[in-house]
Amino acid sequence: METVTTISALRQRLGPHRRASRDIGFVPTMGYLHQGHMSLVERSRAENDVTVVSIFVNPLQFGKNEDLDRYPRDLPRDSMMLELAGVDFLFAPRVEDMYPRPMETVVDVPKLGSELEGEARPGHFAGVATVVTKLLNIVQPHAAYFGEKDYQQVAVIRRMVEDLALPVRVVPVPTVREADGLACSSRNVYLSEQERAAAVIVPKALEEAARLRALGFTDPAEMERSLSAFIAAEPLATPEVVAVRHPDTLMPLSTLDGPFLVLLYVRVGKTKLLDNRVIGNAAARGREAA
Ligand SMILES: Nc1ncnc2c1ncn2[C@@H]1O[C@H](COP(=O)(O)OP(=O)(O)OP(=O)(O)O)[C@@H](O)[C@H]1O
Ligand SMILES: CC(C)(CO)[C@@H](O)C(=O)[O-]
Ligand code: BAL
Repeated sequence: METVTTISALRQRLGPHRRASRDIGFVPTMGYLHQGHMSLVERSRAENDVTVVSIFVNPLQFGKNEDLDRYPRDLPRDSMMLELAGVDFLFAPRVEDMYPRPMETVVDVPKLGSELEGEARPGHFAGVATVVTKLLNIVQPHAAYFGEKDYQQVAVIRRMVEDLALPVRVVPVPTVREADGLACSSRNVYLSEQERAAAVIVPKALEEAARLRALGFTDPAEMERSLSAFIAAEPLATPEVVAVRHPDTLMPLSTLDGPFLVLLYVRVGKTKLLDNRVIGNAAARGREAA
């Protein structure tokens, strides 16, 4: 594996692969890697000749009072994991490599990006869309891999790629979970032992949604109220977003008689955890990874 830190060096190193018509797969990350990230890497390696992984904690997508400064980082460990996994290139730019001047240009998907997690984190999805556009322009991959744990992020990126006719295939990858069901996430490291035990309320609430639907719940507002109460019964957990939406458009639904998305953004202590599940759709249920 070769580690590259500048845009020009990466372009130069990828040139021969592009000229040889090799398929390039790209996995953008913010590092502090876990099994979720590694499943994106495995998928990219299975589908492409060359895999590029980026590690960049993007300041544009963090609000003023968020955790940019304390976001977990461990480049030597990440680098070893990627090397062992057979990754070809690690792109690990510094902030000044990515943004030599303050960015004037913004890519925004304002409607999709301003609700749900976007309402709780104003400006977040514009920061994501802007950096992902820039990374896609730098790497110019055939396919880019994103985790379904960040469901709204996938929706925003798909829409952006469609609207701007970006020449890349967006591949969503199922959520990888810990043994007790908690979705793997770099921010899980913030949780104290007590909070880690409490965090299981998040995947349990997704199970509860499936149970309530099987019991005959079809009113979205009633489902949201019940799930909020279910989560709030855990003293260390505060539900920030509990939303039942259309799985493709993310629009509110009038009834739950077809497939629906349950999207959760839950604070446990000071840590915000994201999770989701599509219910009522055999194909989507089958997509959940172990
Ligand atoms: N559990 C998971 N399963 C599959 N993909 C995941 C998982 N967690 C993260 N990803 C994906 O990995 C990519 C990089 O994500 P990122 O580096 O932000 O990790 P993260 O664990 O989501 O971090 P955070 O705790 O900051 O949300 C994203 O496409 C994200 O959706
Ligand atoms: C896609 C991404 C790498 C952009 O910074 C980030 O939002 C993430 O890690 O999900
Ligand atoms: N996993 C999405 C990146 C973020 O929370 O900023």
